[in-house]
Amino acid sequence: MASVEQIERWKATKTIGIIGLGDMGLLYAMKFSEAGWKVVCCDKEENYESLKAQYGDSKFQILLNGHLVSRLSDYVIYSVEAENIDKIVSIYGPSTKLNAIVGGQTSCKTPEIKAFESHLPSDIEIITVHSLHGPRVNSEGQPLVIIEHRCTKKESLEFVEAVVSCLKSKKVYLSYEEHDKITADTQAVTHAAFLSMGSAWAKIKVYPWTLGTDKWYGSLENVKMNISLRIYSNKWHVYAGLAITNPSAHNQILQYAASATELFSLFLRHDEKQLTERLMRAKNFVFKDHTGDLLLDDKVLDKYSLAPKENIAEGKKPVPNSHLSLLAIVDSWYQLGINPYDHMICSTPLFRVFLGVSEYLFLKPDLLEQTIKAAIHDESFRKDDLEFTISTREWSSIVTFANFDIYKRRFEEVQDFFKPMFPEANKIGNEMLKTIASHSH
Ligand SMILES: NC(=O)C1=CN([C@@H]2O[C@H](COP(=O)(O)OP(=O)(O)OC[C@H]3O[C@@H](n4cnc5c(N)ncnc54)[C@H](OP(=O)(O)O)[C@@H]3O)[C@@H](O)[C@H]2O)C=CC1
Ligand SMILES: O=C(O)C(=O)Cc1ccc(O)cc1
Repeated sequence: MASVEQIERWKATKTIGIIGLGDMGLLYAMKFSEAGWKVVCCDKEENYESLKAQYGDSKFQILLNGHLVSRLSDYVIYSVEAENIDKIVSIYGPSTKLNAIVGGQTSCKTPEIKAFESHLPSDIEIITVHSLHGPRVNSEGQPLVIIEHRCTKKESLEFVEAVVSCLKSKKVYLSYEEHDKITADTQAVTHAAFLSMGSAWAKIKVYPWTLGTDKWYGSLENVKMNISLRIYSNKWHVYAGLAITNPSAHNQILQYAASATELFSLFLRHDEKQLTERLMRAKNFVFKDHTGDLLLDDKVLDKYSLAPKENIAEGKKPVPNSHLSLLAIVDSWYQLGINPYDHMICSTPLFRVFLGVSEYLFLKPDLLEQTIKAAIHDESFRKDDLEFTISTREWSSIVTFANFDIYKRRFEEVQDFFKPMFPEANKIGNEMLKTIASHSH
């Protein structure tokens, strides 16, 4: 670790560059400049005037383009769409200052590292990062992956660590291959599940929070709705990029769709015995070492409902849900031999919530048994489960065929459907995530 004096010398002499002043680039620019670093940034040239007008009074400086940022900066961070990383690095990479360090914020590191290796001069060190949280989450205590890929000087890593220390995140050191394998297991499949819930509701044109106390009511349902709407209120390219550009993610998403389909066909066949045996095998594999408290306490989640107040009836029990989306994730972890707890050090808030609700469903006494009974004998959720199953397969095909255009179209159709609810959902979702974080162990 660098000494305080050394860090002060760096702050007086070094420049940090950020290419791509979107949500994450802006977060870093603000944090680093507030911490006393000299920060220069750019977005696309056509955004220069408006950004200058908007951030003229900030502590960071806006420059015209990535050439100017690269020429000046001792550490450059590319914070751009994953789909375009190769093209953008090919344009600005050759302008990188002699002996500088370069990294990126894209969510999948294989294409980013390939772009750096292809287009950066050989004197450039490569140390890349990934903050495992969205731009509106407090970075303190969240995992920050640091990948020291091409690094000849000990000082380079110390310098990057000094720069990012103001985020107060938990540093996790990985290779880029390890990073991509873990984020495929965690992020990509979590998003596939919540994207599928949202697109199923949009297909059948139902705002689930409006159905009163009969269906989609209670703590687990609040989590499903809040997280699904949170994802759809974000930018499509973040989710498209991290799933499509990560080859390991394709298989995980495919397995999730296969698990949903196979479990759903057991529901249709009313095969309680096979369904129970299959889920018990999955439960024993995923939760066998579980001891102590659950990650989530459902009581604290009850109040995070999107339903209008008059629809909320204290103590009233809704029809039990078959929770296909949660059964399918535990089944797919089992089928793929993934222990989700191994990935906790490198997890996003949404993954921890997804694991929390799945764990709750499988470990809360009697809940799994009640859910299996509902899945086999109660038809109330058949139509929803059918649409959900179709949606998992649609998302899986789009990702497998690496089709960014169709991804965008599908995502934005659902986004339009839920748009009126985003302000409310984000407010409630933020509060819910804060509560979950403070109750998590
Ligand atoms: N949002 C999140 O929750 C997280 C995102 N990430 C990753 O971080 C990266 C950035 O994401 P995020 O900030 O959310 O996305 P944004 O779309 O908000 O930011 C990307 C920015 O890069 C700009 N850009 C595109 N091309 C260029 C160029 N040639 N020169 C300069 N700027 C350019 C874009 O402009 P324009 O919009 O005009 O195209 C946009 O403003 C992505 O790779 C994402 O996967 C990582 C962690 C969390
Ligand atoms: O928590 C999540 O999974 C999010 O949706 C936010 C997010 C999106 C992309 C990343 O690379 C990291 C975090």
